Amino acid sequence: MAIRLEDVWLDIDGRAVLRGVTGELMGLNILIGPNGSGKTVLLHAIAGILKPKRGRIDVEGVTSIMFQDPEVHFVAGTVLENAVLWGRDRSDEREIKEIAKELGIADLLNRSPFHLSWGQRKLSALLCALAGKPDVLLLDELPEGLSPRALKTAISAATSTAKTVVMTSHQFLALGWNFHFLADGTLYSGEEALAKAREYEYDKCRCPLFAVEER
Ligand SMILES: Nc1ncnc2c1ncn2[C@@H]1O[C@H](COP(=O)(O)OP(=O)(O)OP(=O)(O)O)[C@@H](O)[C@H]1O
Repeated sequence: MAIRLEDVWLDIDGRAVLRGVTGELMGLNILIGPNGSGKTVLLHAIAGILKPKRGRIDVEGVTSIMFQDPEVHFVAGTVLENAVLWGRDRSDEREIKEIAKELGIADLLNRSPFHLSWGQRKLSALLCALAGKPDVLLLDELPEGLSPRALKTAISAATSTAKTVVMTSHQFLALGWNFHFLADGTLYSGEEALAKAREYEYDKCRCPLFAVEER
């Protein structure tokens, strides 16, 4: 399962945010880039929420997105009721309860998502995204506000469900993930992405990816 991006151009309010984004995303992917560079816009384009004015996006398989703001996932009622809505015909209540257990939030299922802490809301939003049993999972700033243990559990649940994961983050620069950098409307991957990350001082953050340089 993969995402193919071919010369993708996308304007927001007349401003060119994506300017010829080209690349392939497979397996586990981290998408990094300065504030306002268009990471969320790119995820929304991959999810089909925003339409590029030019170029082509091909996504293989069922796609789910976890929005940066968890509240976008919730309408009313309980966490379970919201997750069932997102699961549609792809998962039933029993399966959703299993995923909640895996995420460590089984005890939140009968509560209102609007009465939860920020981290609990994020995990509940992830539950909604996972309820769709996606092949391709787009995670907008999953790590933000999660404790290390909750993040580990969340990533384990995400990667055991979806074959392709794309996660935006400013902090989570783990080894073993494909690394992509978005700046000036352009997507950089691999070594080029690492060079860009250094240019934008991501090597100043304490993260495994740059650990060798810190020693
Ligand atoms: N609904 C909107 N209306 C107008 N402009 C928008 C809207 N959403 C995003 N933009 C603009 O599009 C550009 C890209 O925004 P985006 O949210 O994709 O950035 P980002 O890389 O995800 O940033 P951050 O790291 O701060 O979350 C920004 O200049 C932003 O102001």
